[in-house]
Amino acid sequence: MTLTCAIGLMSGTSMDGIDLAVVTTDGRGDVRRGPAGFVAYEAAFRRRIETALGEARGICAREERPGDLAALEREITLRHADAVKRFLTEHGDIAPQLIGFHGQTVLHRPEKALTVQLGDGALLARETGLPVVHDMRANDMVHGGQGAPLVPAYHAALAASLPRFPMAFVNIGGISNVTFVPAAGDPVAFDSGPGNALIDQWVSGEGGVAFDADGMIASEGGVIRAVVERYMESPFFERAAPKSLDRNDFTLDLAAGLELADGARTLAAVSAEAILAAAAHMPAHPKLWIICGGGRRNPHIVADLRAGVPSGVEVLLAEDTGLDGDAMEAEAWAYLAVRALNGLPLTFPTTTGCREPVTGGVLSLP
Ligand SMILES: Nc1ncnc2c1ncn2[C@@H]1O[C@H](COP(=O)(O)OP(=O)(O)OP(=O)(O)O)[C@@H](O)[C@H]1O
Ligand SMILES: CC(=O)N[C@H]1[C@@H]2OC[C@@H](O2)[C@@H](O)[C@@H]1O[C@H](C)C(=O)O
Repeated sequence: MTLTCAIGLMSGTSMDGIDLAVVTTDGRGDVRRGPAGFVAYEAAFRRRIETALGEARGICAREERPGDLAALEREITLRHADAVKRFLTEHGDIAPQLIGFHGQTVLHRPEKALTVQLGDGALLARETGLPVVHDMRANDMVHGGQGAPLVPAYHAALAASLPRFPMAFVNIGGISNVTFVPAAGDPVAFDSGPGNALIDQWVSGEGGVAFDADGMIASEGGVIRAVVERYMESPFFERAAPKSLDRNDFTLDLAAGLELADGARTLAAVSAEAILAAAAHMPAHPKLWIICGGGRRNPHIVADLRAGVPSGVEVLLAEDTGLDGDAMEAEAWAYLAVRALNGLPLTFPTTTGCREPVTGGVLSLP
């Protein structure tokens, strides 16, 4: 099968910047990971996206771009184009044939089959001179799926070279999502709850910093169990998969009144507990958890996870298994773009609830 070299671009729900990663693949089991990079959004741009999330709430049809959204979509796309150009200058030996472009999610309403990612694939193709696959969530929703998570197909491909089945990948981004990979058969996946988004909002509002770097703020505080329990009373955690979340589905209301450090520590505990609760919706308890995403840098989340799994179960950071926990989503978007190009399914009934395995994405040529 032909190999395609693709660059994946991910601007996730944490809104911290653009992850880039190169994957050369046949879109099936042959996955060769290349270099990765990151371009941070400055604080003012992050605030502009946050404001846009509010404006996006009124969207009823996915092509609507009220308020600042049209201008922001163009700006986001041009920033991605710049990021690609700079990355390719730094990595002169890479000759990509394709871009997989996620864009910035500003609204996700699976119950209305509505998901909106800001990102103009045609403009990115023109700016970079490369074919672009974008809008990879929409077709899943047309086929009855949640439109998220999409990373599981990539997790399953990576799992083939890892030692212990069944295993679970956990991506602790703004929202967390989990993928259960059995020794044989399709992966089982779903969004598991708040990841870093609540912690980021808390320390930004109460402490004026973008995130709780290395959990330093939380280290000064303690877990307020009653608050964790109130978060965990949300019916979301009882709901069987498939399920997916909008960034604003969980709010800070339940943490109101806490001290800064106690809030940061308590919300880290919520993040871990939400992931542990996900095991109840998997076919079996995984023997190995592989932690990816920025939240793996918060030692409190990781310690709570390690303390909460049954004995004999291992919790490893992506790097402990030879993977890159920061680049994984961008890698996934490269991999998925190649799958889309080859007409292969991106999602499965067990990952998003789509009626049958479906491909997706829109191809824009330069
Ligand atoms: N050193 C660190 N210590 C603690 N937390 C960190 C650290 N570095 C990053 N983070 C957290 O990780 C977040 C970014 O994570 P990541 O890039 O995985 O999210 P994302 O891809 O935007 O989200 P999603 O997966 O939901 O789309 C930051 O907003 C911050 O909360
Ligand atoms: C609609 C949307 O952008 N969802 C994101 C978000 O961030 C994490 C979680 O919620 C996940 O389901 C998804 O992203 C990952 C990359 C995915 O689709 O697999």
